[in-house]
Amino acid sequence: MGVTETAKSVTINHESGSSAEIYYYGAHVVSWKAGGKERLFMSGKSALDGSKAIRGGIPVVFPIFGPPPTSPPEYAALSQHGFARNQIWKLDKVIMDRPEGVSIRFLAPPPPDSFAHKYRLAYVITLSEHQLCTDVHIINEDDKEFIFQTLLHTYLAIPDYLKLKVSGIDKGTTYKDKVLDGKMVQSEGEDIVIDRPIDRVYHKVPSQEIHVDDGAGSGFKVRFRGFEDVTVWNPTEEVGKGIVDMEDKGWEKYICIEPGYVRDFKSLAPGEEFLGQQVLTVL
Ligand SMILES: O=P(O)(O)OC[C@H]1O[C@H](O)[C@H](O)[C@@H](O)[C@@H]1O
Repeated sequence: MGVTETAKSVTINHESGSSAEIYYYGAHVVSWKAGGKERLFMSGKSALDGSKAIRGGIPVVFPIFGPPPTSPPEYAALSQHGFARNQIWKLDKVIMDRPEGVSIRFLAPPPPDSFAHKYRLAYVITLSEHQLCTDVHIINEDDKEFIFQTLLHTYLAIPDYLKLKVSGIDKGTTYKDKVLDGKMVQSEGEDIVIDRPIDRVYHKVPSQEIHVDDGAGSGFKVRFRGFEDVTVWNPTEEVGKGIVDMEDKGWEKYICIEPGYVRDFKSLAPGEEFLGQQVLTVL
């Protein structure tokens, strides 16, 4: 059990032997070990010195997802996936350190000067034997409406992408297929397999639960609430070899399941709070 801080990260340990390491840079979960195994993929070519967003683990995406929109201007000026993953967060509190779980809260610094909005962005990470729970809390502290998108860009480690099966997307769920230039498609409720680049944003997934079967007798359950949408991404070699910080054949070792609120902008009235929760369970 316990919480250990170093200059670059905080590590939480549960009595079962599970652990998680979170960098101050991006409040980025770079490692989650459960059942004696690493459960998150990290690219061996990722920058880890704060010069560039980390490739792997769980990037926190906020206040936009994907390329910037054309307006409003302060959003149009942002870079892909927003600035939260490039900010230095601070450890605010150890919430609990008990057999039921070890839980800590990170707080984001204020936004860049060019993004003049007042909000409080907190991130609560809770570890137990087989579970990692990550909660994004956003409070609008301004006296006017605040809009944002947010998502947890989780890179789940898998042994072989060719054996992977992803299920839980209900039939009839609409998704934006980014591989097909953003075409809107209706899901047939079929399993997703990685036989070509997959980059889909499923809108308002009713089940709020995705099942990842790694084809080797194990896998993950990904549950979410507050977050309503989920992106499923694996670039395969076709797209992956063009990603500069992706290790060679890295795409064979992960699937990104990314719960978020991204189909449009979430709007908060002054004082209103948003909670987006992701619960990862090892199967
Ligand atoms: O390279 P990044 O900015 O980390 O983005 C990586 C990926 O994120 C999401 O999954 C998007 O749907 C993809 O289109 C994008 O390529």
